Amino acid sequence: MRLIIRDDPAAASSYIAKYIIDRIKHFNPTKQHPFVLGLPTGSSPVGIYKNLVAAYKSGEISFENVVTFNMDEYIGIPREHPESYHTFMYKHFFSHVNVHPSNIQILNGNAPDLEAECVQYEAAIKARGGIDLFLGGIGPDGHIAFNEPGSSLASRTRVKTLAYDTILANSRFFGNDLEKVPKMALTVGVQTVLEAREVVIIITGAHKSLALKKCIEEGVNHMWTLSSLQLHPHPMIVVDEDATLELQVKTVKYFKSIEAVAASQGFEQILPSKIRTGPRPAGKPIEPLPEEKEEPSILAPQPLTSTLLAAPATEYPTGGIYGYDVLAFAVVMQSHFVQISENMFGNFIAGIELVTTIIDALRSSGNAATEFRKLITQLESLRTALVQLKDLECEEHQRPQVKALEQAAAWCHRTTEEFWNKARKYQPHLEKTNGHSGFRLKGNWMKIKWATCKKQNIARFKAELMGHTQSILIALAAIQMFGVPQIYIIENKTSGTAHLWARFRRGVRNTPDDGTDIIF
Ligand SMILES: N[C@@H]1[C@@H](O)[C@H](O)[C@@H](COP(=O)(O)O)O[C@@H]1O
Repeated sequence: MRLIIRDDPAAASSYIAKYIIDRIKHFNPTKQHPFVLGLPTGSSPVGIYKNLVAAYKSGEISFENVVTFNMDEYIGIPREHPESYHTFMYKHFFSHVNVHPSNIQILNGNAPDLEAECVQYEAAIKARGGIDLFLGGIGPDGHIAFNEPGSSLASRTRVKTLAYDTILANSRFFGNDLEKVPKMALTVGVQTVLEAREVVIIITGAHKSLALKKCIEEGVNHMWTLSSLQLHPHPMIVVDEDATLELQVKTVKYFKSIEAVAASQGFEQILPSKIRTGPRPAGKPIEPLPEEKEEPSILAPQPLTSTLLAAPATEYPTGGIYGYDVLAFAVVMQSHFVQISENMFGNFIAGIELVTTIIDALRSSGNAATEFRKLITQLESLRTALVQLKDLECEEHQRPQVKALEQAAAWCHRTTEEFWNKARKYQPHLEKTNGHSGFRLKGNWMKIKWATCKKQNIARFKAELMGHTQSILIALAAIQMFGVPQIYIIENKTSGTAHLWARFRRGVRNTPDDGTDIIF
C-alpha cells in the first residue's frame, strides 16, 4: 500500500494526474496494445480530469491509444440527464481530449437487460486484456464505485441498490431532493477493481477521514469496501491533509517517511517494470478497434450528450410473425414442382442461422438505441422471410419467379455475411482468451456493439436488409399469385418453423387440425 499525503485537494489531484500521465507514457500504448484506464465520477476526481485535459491541450499526453472503462452509472435516468455519469464524463473529460469514442465504455443504466449488460461489461474488460490502472474515489462510508457497505468483496459488475447514506450524499447533485436521486445503479464489483493491475484512489476532505482510517488502519471488512485494497498488490491512495484527521499520527509519519526515503534514493513510488509497461500480448496482436472518423456515434462526445446519447430505455421489438407469414407455407403439389436448388436451400439454412446469431448478439449487446432496435426488427423480418423460402416449392411455370427469389436471397446473404465478417474480425483474439464458446459469444456481442456503433453504418445495413427483404417478399408474392390454384400447404415439422405453422393455422379458416396437405 502506498499512501501519498498532499497539502490540499489541488496538490493531490495534480499528483495523480502526473502519475497517470507517467504511467501511460511508460506503457507506450499502441493501437494494438492500448492502455486500459478505469475511471470514476464524483467531485473528487474533477481536479484530476482538469489536469489531464490541460496536459493533453499542452501536447504533453495523448489519449489516442487509451481505452476507458467507467466504474458505474445510475439506473433509470436518461444518459443525457445532467447528473448521469455519461454526461459527467463527457463534460469533464471525454469532450476535451482525444480518447477515441469507440474506446469509451460506460455501463448503460437503461439497458433492457441490466444483468446482461453487466456480464458483457466484464467480458469487455477481459477482451481488452484487463484494466491497467483503475482510478477511483470513495464515498464517506468507504464505498468504492457503488460497492456499498456489505458488498461482497468478491463481487463483479452488477445491479446495486444504493445505501441511504449514498442517496443522501448524492442528493446535492439533484437539488437536495432525495426523491430525485436514483436508488439503483450499475457498478463494477470490488473484485473487478481488485483485478486491475494497479489501483489509484483519491480521498480528500475531513468527511472522509473516518473511512480512510477504517480502510487502511483496520482489517479488510466488507462494511468499508475500500479496505479490500489491502489485498491488492499495487494500490496507491492519494489524500489531502484533511483526510488524514482520523489517522494515527504514527501512520501519517510512517507513510510520509517512506515517501521521503524513496525520494532521497532518487525514485518515487516505483512499480515493477512489467506493471508499468503492461504485459505485451503474445502471438497475434489485439485487433485495433474500427476507425471512427465519420459523424459522431451514440458514444461520441460532441455536441454534448443531449442529442447523441438519447436512447430510450424501452422494450425490444416484438418478435416477428408478420402478415406475410401466410406466404411462407405456400407449397405446390409434389408431382410437378420446381425444386429450390440444393445450393440455395443450404444458403437459406445458413442464412437463417446467421441472422439468428446476429439478432441474439445485438439483443445481448444491451444497446437500446433506436437504431439497434430498428435493425433487430429488420433482421426479424428477414429471418421470417428466409424461413418461408426454406420450405418453398413451386410449379415448373414459376421458374422465373424462383430464380428472382434465389437472386434476392443471395444478395441478402452477402450483405448479412459482410456485416458478420466485420464483427468477426476480432474472433481470433477472443478464442485465444477463452476457449469456452459461451464466452466467445459474449465477446462477440461486445465486438458487434463496437463494430456497429456508428449510427450511419447501422442505418445503411438496415436499409440494405430492408431492400433485400422486400425483394424476397415481392418474389414470394409473385409465386403465390401465379400459382394460386395449385398452391398447397404442407406442414413443416422442423422446430424452427413449428411455431410459425401454429400461428398460421390459427389465422386461416377451415384448416384441418392435422395440419398436412391443406388446400386453399
Ligand atoms: N459512485 C460514486 C463513487 O465512485 C464516488 O467515489 C463517490 C464519491 O463522490 P465524491 O468524490 O463526490 O465524494 O460518489 C459516488 O458514490
